[in-house]
Amino acid sequence: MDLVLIEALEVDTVIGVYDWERSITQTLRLDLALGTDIRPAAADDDIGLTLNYAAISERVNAFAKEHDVALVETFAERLAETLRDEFAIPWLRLTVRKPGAVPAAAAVGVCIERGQRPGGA
Ligand SMILES: Nc1nc2c(c(=O)[nH]1)N=C([C@H](O)[C@@H](O)CO)CN2
Repeated sequence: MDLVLIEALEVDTVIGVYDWERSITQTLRLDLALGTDIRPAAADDDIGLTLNYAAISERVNAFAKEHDVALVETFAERLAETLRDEFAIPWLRLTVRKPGAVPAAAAVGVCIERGQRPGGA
């Protein structure tokens, strides 16, 4: 399986479990690894035959603006479902980091993998 990558994508959203977090936007930093077979796109040099990382990044940004949840877990799960549905992504790994949430840590967050890896494994 090949991967299309989007790394350290920063998006602004309303997120958090505490009252003071409900009235501000915070920045999340996302890493996405999107499973696909890049050979058809490479053979024809055709953007229409692969996962367009620019289009997917725009969709992630729009998703963040549209949603308002408490947990990074919820954000990750709903975003993964949306992307897999809209872009027909068979498998993905999504890491959502919330920098600054724990001052002593560089970032905290979650990492999920969803779907079936093409070709097994
Ligand atoms: N597992 C999680 N733990 C915590 C979360 C979360 O989304 N998932 N969120 C918070 C607060 O919103 C925190 O980020 C505010 O600084 C605490 N723990």
